[in-house]
Parts: sequence; structure tokens; C-alpha cells
Amino acid sequence: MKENRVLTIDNLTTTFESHKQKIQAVRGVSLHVDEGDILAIVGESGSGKSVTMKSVMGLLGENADVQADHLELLQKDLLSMSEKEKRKMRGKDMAMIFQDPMTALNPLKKIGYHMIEVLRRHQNLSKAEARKVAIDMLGKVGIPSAESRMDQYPHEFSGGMRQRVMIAMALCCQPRLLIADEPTTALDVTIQAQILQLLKQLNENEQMNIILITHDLGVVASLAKRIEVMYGGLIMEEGTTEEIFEHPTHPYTRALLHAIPKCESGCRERLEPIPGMAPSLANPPAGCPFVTRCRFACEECKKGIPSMRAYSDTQSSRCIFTKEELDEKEKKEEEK
Ligand SMILES: Nc1ncnc2c1ncn2[C@@H]1O[C@H](COP(=O)(O)OP(=O)(O)OP(=O)(O)O)[C@@H](O)[C@H]1O
Repeated sequence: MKENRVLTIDNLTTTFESHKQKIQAVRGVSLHVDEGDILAIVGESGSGKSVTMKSVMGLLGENADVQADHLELLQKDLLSMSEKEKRKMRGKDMAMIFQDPMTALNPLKKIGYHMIEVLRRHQNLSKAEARKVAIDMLGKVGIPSAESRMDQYPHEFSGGMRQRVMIAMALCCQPRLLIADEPTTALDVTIQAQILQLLKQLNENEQMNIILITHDLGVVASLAKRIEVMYGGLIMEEGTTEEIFEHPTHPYTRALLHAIPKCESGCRERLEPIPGMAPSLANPPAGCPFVTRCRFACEECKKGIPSMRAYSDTQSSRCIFTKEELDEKEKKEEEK
């Protein structure tokens, strides 16, 4: 076991029992986070990104069956932990922020109340001490006039400022792992860039380890150090950000890269959307889940889930074809 390992997920499977059907949301995911990491989990809606991290956080309801070979945070085994111990870890060791901060904030309570509540729940501080720390935290996440902002209500904050409050609340207990689930999806492009910059600063200056969940590969380019590409409950490809952007191997990763919105000219149009829909996880196909949308799919792809093929110490991909074979196929298509 590596000493600097923060999180280990080994062969995680999460299944929901609902309406007499089983939804296999996560089908054997393995990944890790090391000290200093910013890991992005990228994939279209419904690929299992959020469920993967909610399984780790213990945030799923009774209808979820979570199984894994190993699930460790800071060398502590999450699988054998009691609900009480897990609750203690949440906030203190790992915290999660979501797309819509409004759902996590009580509209009738002032921002200061929310901050002080979190601080006092996890740390033995007096009200005055907690208030001081809260103001300091709000300042740290770039909220101007933090002291007077403490006495305002959530609706008096813009979307970007509310997301900053959520980040400040998550940071109150100095968790070692911050999981940000689509933190910028509801924000406009400029504010989105500011929040991503804030996450980067927290990683560099506060040694905060981060997992960023997003459907948009474009968002992670400037932030993530490593990327996991998810589809149909499986990791389809993983690699450093450079590997994924410079030498993507899986046809799904390549399709996602082609679909990055081209914003330089101010347009929000998708370059080349991926045709078709993600498979239902209630009845996932026996083979590669991308088979119905992949331009290189063949009969062989339907037979079983391909195993991961390693291309370097850091990059591997789940496709029956090698990178060279796929390059060749792409070249032939272009020549047509
Ligand atoms: N509580 C639940 N009960 C039943 N099914 C669920 C539950 N939560 C998620 N699912 C299903 O699990 C699958 C994976 O969902 P998940 O939220 O992880 O996707 P995602 O990749 O994060 O996409 P999104 O960005 O849309 O949340 C989906 O088919 C979803 O409908």
C-alpha cells in the first residue's frame, strides 16, 4: 500500500433495487487518489459517476447494495465501518459539494448560521470562535466583505457566491478529500472558470485532494491531473490529463473530446455530439456498453466486457482494439 494514498476503490459494484428491477449503476470500478491529486471522473449523464462517489461517502439510501474488494480512505476500511463512524468521517475526512447549493442551504437561515453550525458540529469551538473561523473561511474562498455577508440569507448571494459558500462549508473541517459533483454546471462560463481556479488554489495552497465529477471534458483540461472516463457503470479509460487529451485511446474518450463545446468564439455549440443514447443500466448489454454508439463496433464487442489494456503506468483503456488498430480504422474512415 502506497503511503501517500488517500483513497482506494477496488472493484466497486453498486446495485439499486427499484420497482422490481435491478439497476447496476456501478459495475466494478477501481480507482485511487494520491496525496496532491486532482482526479476528474468524466462521462455522460447516467454513467455512474455520482453513484460511485456517493457509495464511498455512504450517502445512498437503503435500496443501494454496495460491494467492493477494498474501500479505504486514509488507510481506514470504509466497508467495515459503522454508520456512526462513517458519519464522523463525513465532513472531517471527506466532504462532498453538489451542483445546486440552494438544495443544501436552508433559505430561512443566514449564511453565518450554516457556517457556524458545521464548525460546531465537527469542532469543539465556542460560538465566537466559530464565527471567527467562518469569516476567515469565507474570505479564503473569495467572498468579499465576509463579515457582513455572514448576516445575509442564501437568496442574497449569486449562484457563484453560493457555490463558494458551499466550498467554504466543506472546508470548515479541513477534510483531506473534497468531492465536487458538477460544481460549476449551473454557472455561466466566467463564474465557472473562477470556481475551477478556486479549486486549483485549494489543491495547491491548502493541500486539498480533490475529485471532480463532470460530464464536460472541457472543464477538466486546466484543472485535473488525472482523468477517469466512465460509461455504463464502467471505467472505459484512465490516464493523466495529458494522455487523455493528447493520446486518447478509447473510442468513447475520442467521441467525448470531439464533443467538447467550442467556446473560444463565444459559441456554445457542440462540435460533434455523440449520436445515440447511453444504455439502460437496468439491463446493461453483455458486452461493451458503448457498442450501440461506437463507429468501430463489431460482433466481438457484444460478447463480453473487454478488460483494461495498459498503455503506460498511468493510462489504460477498455477496448478490444489497440490504439494502433483504432488509429488505422479512423484513418481509413477519413480517407473514404
Ligand atoms: N437512488 C437511486 N435509485 C435508483 N437508481 C439510481 C439512484 N441513484 C442513481 N440511480 C441510477 O444510477 C445510474 C447512475 O447514476 P449517476 O447519478 O451516478 O450518474 P452520473 O454519471 O453521475 O450522471 P448525472 O450527472 O446525471 O448524475 C442512473 O441510471 C441513475 O438513474
